[in-house]
Amino acid sequence: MATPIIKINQLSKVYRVYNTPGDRLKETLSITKKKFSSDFHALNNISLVINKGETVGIIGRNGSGKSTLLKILAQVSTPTTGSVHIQGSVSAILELGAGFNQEYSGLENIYLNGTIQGKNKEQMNKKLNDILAFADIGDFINQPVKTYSSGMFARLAFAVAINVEPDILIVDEALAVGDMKFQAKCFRKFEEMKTKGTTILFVGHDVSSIRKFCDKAMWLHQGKLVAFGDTLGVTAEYMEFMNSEESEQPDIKALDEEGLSDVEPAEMFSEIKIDAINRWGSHKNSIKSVALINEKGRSTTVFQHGETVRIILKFTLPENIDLLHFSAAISIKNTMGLDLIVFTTHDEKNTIFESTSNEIELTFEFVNYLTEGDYILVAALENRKGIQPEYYDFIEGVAYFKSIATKQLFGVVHTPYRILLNKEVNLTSGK
Ligand SMILES: Nc1ncnc2c1ncn2[C@@H]1O[C@H](COP(=O)(O)OP(=O)(O)OP(=O)(O)O)[C@@H](O)[C@H]1O
Repeated sequence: MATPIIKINQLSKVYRVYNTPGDRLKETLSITKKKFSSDFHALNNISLVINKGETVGIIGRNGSGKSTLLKILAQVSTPTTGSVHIQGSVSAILELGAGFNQEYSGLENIYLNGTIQGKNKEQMNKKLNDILAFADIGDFINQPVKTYSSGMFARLAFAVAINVEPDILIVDEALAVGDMKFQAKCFRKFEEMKTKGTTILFVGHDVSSIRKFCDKAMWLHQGKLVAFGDTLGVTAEYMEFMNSEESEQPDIKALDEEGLSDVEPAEMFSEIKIDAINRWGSHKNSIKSVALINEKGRSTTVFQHGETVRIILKFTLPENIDLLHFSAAISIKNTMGLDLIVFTTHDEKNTIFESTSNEIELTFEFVNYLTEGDYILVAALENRKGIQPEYYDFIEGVAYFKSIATKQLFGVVHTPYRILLNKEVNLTSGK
């Protein structure tokens, strides 16, 4: 059974913002209590529950409120309204250098931080070797921390934070400054702590690390909670938002019982963009629009591996053409321009065009077996009479999409398959 360890209820953090430093003074001195400031909501009515042992990745653009939330959870900042209930000890790595005395040596700071975490000298003595081994900063440990690089700071802060064995570990930006090797070491440690039941919250700067390590993801935008729940779903929505040109405002809906927001499709059909890589043909502009729809019926540009994809193509039948050999086609290319998959009405011996009106809407439905990556959609109206198609309208880059997967898949496509053991091998040793 899930045990709540962090309960956040209608949490808001409001900063008073002044245009000039003088305004602050004017407001303080005003007899009529005139306001010279405006309120800025860094966090706006956030409610959620994090269970014991969960690993939660926090995503959002710069300034979306991630650090503000973590500061409140680490109790170095207070809510303006709402409440936070935490059942357990918290160890946090917030801004680099926070909680460190610049004049003290690294070693002295280890003990200082231990005291802040409620550990006495004896307890810290026992952990010292592990801390020094993890930080791996050699003789610098005896130097004042003001001489440290940001990477060294991160190593020491992380080494202390994980070795005081907190119930909840909060990591803001420390991971972003470390090198690849250090990050890998930290994530290995995360796994170890996770196995022991530690609850971990970290700001993720790349979605793939969140997918790899987190059970849940939290997406903040302009201080509001856009989505909280299953990592894959939330990060997919976030990537889609970040990749979309019209991404000024995500759909912020009330969260359902599972904590996932129900984002409706904004506009199903996108007009053909002028920034298509290429467009040519004898009847250019016959293709009117395209929509990419996922299994839930939502318009999207991110598909999961194994999900059913529907691509809806709207076009006007070109005039005075050879209808018998007319074909509508889509293809999917990788970013190097190689055709990976091609679907055409001609190859399906489809004669639907003989009796239809001039305005046509076709759906191409298939299962996405593409491995993780970026893909280009091509749409074409063509004459297939000769060996080579002749194009009425050909658009390379009619849309762009991503394929994502829950596990690492190799190759370009990963189709369902079976492995059969034809001859049983006896692996036990004989007498
Ligand atoms: N003391 C403060 N006074 C006024 N505004 C503040 C203060 N601290 C933070 N803010 C504002 O609150 C908003 C949220 O800031 P926060 O640092 O939480 O964002 P973030 O998501 O962590 O951003 P980043 O990814 O850049 O670290 C920002 O617009 C920031 O300018």
